Amino acid sequence: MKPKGGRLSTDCPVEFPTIISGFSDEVKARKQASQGQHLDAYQPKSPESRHRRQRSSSFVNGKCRNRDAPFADDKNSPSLNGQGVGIENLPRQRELLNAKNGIHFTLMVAGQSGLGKTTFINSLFSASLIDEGIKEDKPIVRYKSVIEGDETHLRLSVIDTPGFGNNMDNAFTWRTMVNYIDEEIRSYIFQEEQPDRTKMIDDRVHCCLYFLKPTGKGIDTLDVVTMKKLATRVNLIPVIAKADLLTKDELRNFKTEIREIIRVQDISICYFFGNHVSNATQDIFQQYPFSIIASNEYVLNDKGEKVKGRQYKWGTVDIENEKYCDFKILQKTLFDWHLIDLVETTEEYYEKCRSEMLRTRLLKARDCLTTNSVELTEKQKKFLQEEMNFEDIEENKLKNYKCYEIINKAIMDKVATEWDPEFITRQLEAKRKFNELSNREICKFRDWKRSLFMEQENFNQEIEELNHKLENLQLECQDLEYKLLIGKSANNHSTDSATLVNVHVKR
Ligand SMILES: Nc1nc2c(ncn2[C@@H]2O[C@H](COP(=O)(O)OP(=O)(O)OP(=O)(O)O)[C@@H](O)[C@H]2O)c(=O)[nH]1
Repeated sequence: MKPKGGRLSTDCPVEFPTIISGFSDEVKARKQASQGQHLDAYQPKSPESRHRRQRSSSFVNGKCRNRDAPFADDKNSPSLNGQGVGIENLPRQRELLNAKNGIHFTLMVAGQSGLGKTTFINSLFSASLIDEGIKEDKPIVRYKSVIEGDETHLRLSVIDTPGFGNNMDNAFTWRTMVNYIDEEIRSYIFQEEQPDRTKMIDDRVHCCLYFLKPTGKGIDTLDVVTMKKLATRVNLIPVIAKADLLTKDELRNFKTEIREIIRVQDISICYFFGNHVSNATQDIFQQYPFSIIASNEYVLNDKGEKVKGRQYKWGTVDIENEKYCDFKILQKTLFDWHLIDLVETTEEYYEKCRSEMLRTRLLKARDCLTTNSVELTEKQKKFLQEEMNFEDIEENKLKNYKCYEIINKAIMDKVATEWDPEFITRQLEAKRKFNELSNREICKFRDWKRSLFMEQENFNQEIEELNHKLENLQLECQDLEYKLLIGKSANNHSTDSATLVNVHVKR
């Protein structure tokens, strides 16, 4: 198999991996079978592994089958012109179709910065899928490549989340990832509504590996919150990063502790698997959290063999050794056993999201008639008012599509932003700050008004006192004038009695 794609380095020091090891085993075995060797050569031995092989076969067989070979091996099956045409061939035809179309698989790696996500991805695919030297300065980066098999291809996307949890305030750091996953679903729904669907881009995330710090003691709140949010949107698988930093006992206890935290916090692992692929869930549940050691270097082990591993002062670690590292088992879980399960269960989740979103769009259209939150033309208003039945949506049949056109992606993006918890919290925070500020100003204003009143009161009192003083002075003046008049009349001996009476009346 050869990887194709801009970011895969061609000077990879090793032969391209058995990334889908079951896949390549099976290719080999099929080839041997076609050359006359027995197919049992690659049959898994235990019933459990046989089950796994069967689960992955829809992808694997399809890709490995020689298309020229007749389908029905069973002599009793109905045939036409000697070729098998019975319905028992339908599953194989489906496999061929799958093989022809290839599979698109998107894997997200999340977790706090520096836990070895990049190193793990590059060791998982034995190629420099993510350039460790030149990391893009974005919270989410998608790396795409195509892995080609003999008769099929796997379009692989890896989503890296560099620098996660590096902010001072990480309250909403998880939102970037959750937004990204939701947006890919939303974007796919709208692409499906386009007339030309040949160029659709499918970036929906099928699985998320969540890297946990190898502390040996609990999980950070940030990790718990983020895993909770991710688990309802994507098949989540927790892994303990840098497991070489823990001893055997520490690792065992840490695994138990993580399982307990995840149970108490009600975080669903591979939530979409539900019951209908219970065996697959068991596979993952028996192993999780996978403890991994990652490395892109080759070292010599005790036997002098070249293995992918890490070199320490005291010796070496082979990351593919299942005795102390779950790297290999995780690789098999993802690609050999449950690739199809991960893709199909995400498809089911997508269908639920799709129908939920269409319902939301219809309800939004109904609200627009009363709230005017979306600008509608008169024609659109008339259509919504007269032709749509919002009580029984099913009744509208194809008319619903006209409604979906009115409430388009731009409007739904706006709705998504308005529902965004970060947006809501920030809005509440802004409102709280505004209220605080206005309350403070109102208090200031009240104090100022009170002090003005008091000053006014003082002034009034002063004015009253001055008036009082003025009145007293006036009386004193009148007294003096009266005394002056009396003095004058006594001197003249010709007192005019009428004048005297008048003066008395005035007083
Ligand atoms: N001891 C040990 N070190 C590891 C392991 N995996 C990676 N490292 C080292 O950890 C360091 C950080 O690794 P990266 O792969 O860059 O970590 P990252 O999670 O991608 O970091 P960000 O991109 O910042 O999010 C490197 O020096 C790696 O060599 C491991 O399993 N064990």
